[in-house]
Amino acid sequence: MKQVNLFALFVVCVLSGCATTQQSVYQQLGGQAKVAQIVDNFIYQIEFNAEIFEYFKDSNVQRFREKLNEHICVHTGGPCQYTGDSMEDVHTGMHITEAHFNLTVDLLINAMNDANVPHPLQNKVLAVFAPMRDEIYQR
Ligand code: HEM
Repeated sequence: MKQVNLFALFVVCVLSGCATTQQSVYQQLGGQAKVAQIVDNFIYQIEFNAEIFEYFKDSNVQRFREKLNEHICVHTGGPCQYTGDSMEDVHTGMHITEAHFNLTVDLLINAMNDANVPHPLQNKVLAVFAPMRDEIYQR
């Protein structure tokens, strides 16, 4: 009887999605293809936002694409290595305002919406990057 109950519990757990809660955010996103899609959409959003594009106008977009892919992969638990510069080093001297930081987050949300990332999963991605704000703005 005890064995049957345990089996029933296992089945309910699997059906309710408990197995997926063990996955990294990277895996839940669907791996590198989805991260690459989000990054491409994000770059597109930046290109069409005059206020944020101002920061990027002299940047090497290929490098930004590559390093941001690595960065998102690593911080969401993916099997990558980040080979770019630290967040402090990259953003110090840009004097990014809180308003522009928040606007950039909005562009990332647009990028995830365009990539059909479900909202609960978007929140998990945002939770990964929110603690980095002190390394990025007002520097
Ligand atoms: C949590 C938020 C952010 C993350 C995770 C992030 C991450 C990154 C990464 C990984 C790079 C590439 C580093 C490298 O080339 O070695 C980068 C570059 C850059 N970021 Fe951010 N960033 C964030 C927010 C912002 C904001 C709010 C702005 C401006 C409004 C900004 C402006 C830039 C610019 C202009 C570059 C290119 C620098 C260059 O050309 O050398 N970033 N960022």
